[in-house]
Amino acid sequence: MATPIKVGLAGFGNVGSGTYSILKRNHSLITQRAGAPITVKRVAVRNVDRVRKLVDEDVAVSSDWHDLVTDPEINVVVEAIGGIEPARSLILAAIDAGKHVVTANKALLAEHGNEIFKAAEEKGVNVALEAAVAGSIPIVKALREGLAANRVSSIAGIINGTCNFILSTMRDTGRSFDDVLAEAQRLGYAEADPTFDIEGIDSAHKLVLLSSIAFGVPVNMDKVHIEGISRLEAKDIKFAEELGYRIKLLGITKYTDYGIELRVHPALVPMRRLLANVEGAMNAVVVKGDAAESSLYYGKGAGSEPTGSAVVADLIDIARTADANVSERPKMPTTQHNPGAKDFADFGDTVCSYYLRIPVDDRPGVLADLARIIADNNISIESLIQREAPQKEDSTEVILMTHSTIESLMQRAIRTMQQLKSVRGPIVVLRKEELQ
Ligand SMILES: NC(=O)c1ccc[n+]([C@@H]2O[C@H](COP(=O)([O-])OP(=O)(O)OC[C@H]3O[C@@H](n4cnc5c(N)ncnc54)[C@H](O)[C@@H]3O)[C@@H](O)[C@H]2O)c1
Ligand SMILES: N[C@@H](CCO)C(=O)O
Ligand code: NA
Repeated sequence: MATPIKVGLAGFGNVGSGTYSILKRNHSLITQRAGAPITVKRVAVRNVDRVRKLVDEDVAVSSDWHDLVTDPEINVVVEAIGGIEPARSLILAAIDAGKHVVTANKALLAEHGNEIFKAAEEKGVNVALEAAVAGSIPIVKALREGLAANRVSSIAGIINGTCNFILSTMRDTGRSFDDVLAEAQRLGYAEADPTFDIEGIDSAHKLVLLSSIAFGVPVNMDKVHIEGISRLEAKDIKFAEELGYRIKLLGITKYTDYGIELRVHPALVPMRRLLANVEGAMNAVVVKGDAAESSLYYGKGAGSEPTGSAVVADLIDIARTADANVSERPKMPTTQHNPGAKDFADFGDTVCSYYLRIPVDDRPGVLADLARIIADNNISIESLIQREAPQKEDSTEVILMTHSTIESLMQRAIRTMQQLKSVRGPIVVLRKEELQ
């Protein structure tokens, strides 16, 4: 038997309004699929007057989120406010009142997920998070249900629409970083603080949730190596293209012999890979499992209705399973604990191949010095290309691509190269991800 759902909706911005429109437009279809009606009973927002005009008359609108928690008829709270407080207090209060929670708030879950999931488990309610990771793409469902037979070995994804939009629009149009970022903000993709997007923090939030779901480990932001796209130079995007690669901001988690890797950084992806051809604000996630092997999930990771689509899917799941025994419901990330799970890896142990751009003096012996340092660190060179640097006749740039090696060895080699007199400026370091 399905349970009729009365929703208390916190926030009526991009995600809250998208959720509301879908529930209204597809009401009969959703009722049929859920087995019971799902209706919004109350909305809590900052700007009550604006939202009052946007919702039906029978929906109560107030500025106090406590109203959602104290209303005994509300059985699910949708948190679409964002940020840490009061979102955390609202979610914990809703759980305490025995209400299920649906949230799009990856920042909150990545920082406070262990506390929230534990509280929900103790109370026997759900905290559903499909909208928090890769928006419309049902990646949480795919990992928990569709791929439940697998030992997942790696997940690599483009999980920030804003960065992918910036990287592909800059490449295609030559427009400036700031101009394209402003457009992403106008389109509702960017976070309230866009540094979360461009510095890789939003990708890291989603990555720790994916890793937690796939490997049954607690969420732990401290273990993620994070680099964003703000320092990426146009010339590296161009050189990468010439070498047959696209630069994408990737979130990567791997289950390895040396622990669970968690890293977010710009990466060179071979152009022949599907992931290299994911453009604009689209997201895509590649999952490798021992049985299914490689599978790819692609779709809109941001935007009002695409994100609302995931919120409503979670509401439908809750309507179908609210009456079921807790053990019959999908497990929450940290409660599907894998007792044998490895610890998190040290970033220095990561195995990668590299792209280095090294500004050097244009004179004999320089390339030999670089090659010697690389060899002394047991790293093997895949290719070494010298570039013209027309503005300074006595200088040039070397693009050095390596085979797989260990991050700490690479960092040691870079430190040594950086000390050479013939190296004229900072060495640019990017990682390659072959995704085989
Ligand atoms: N925008 C997207 O495409 C997208 C996609 C996935 C996840 N998310 C996440 O969804 C959440 C919401 O994002 P958004 O883009 O809809 O934000 P938004 O700024 O468009 O909307 C926020 C809403 O919350 C309300 N609000 C803020 N503080 C409040 C408070 N104290 N009490 C009551 N209401 C309050 C505001 O009035 C507004 O209606 C964030 O966690 C974000 O990371 C957004
Ligand atoms: N700011 C996020 C929103 C979706 O989580 C993005 O650009 O992908
Ligand atoms: Na999703």
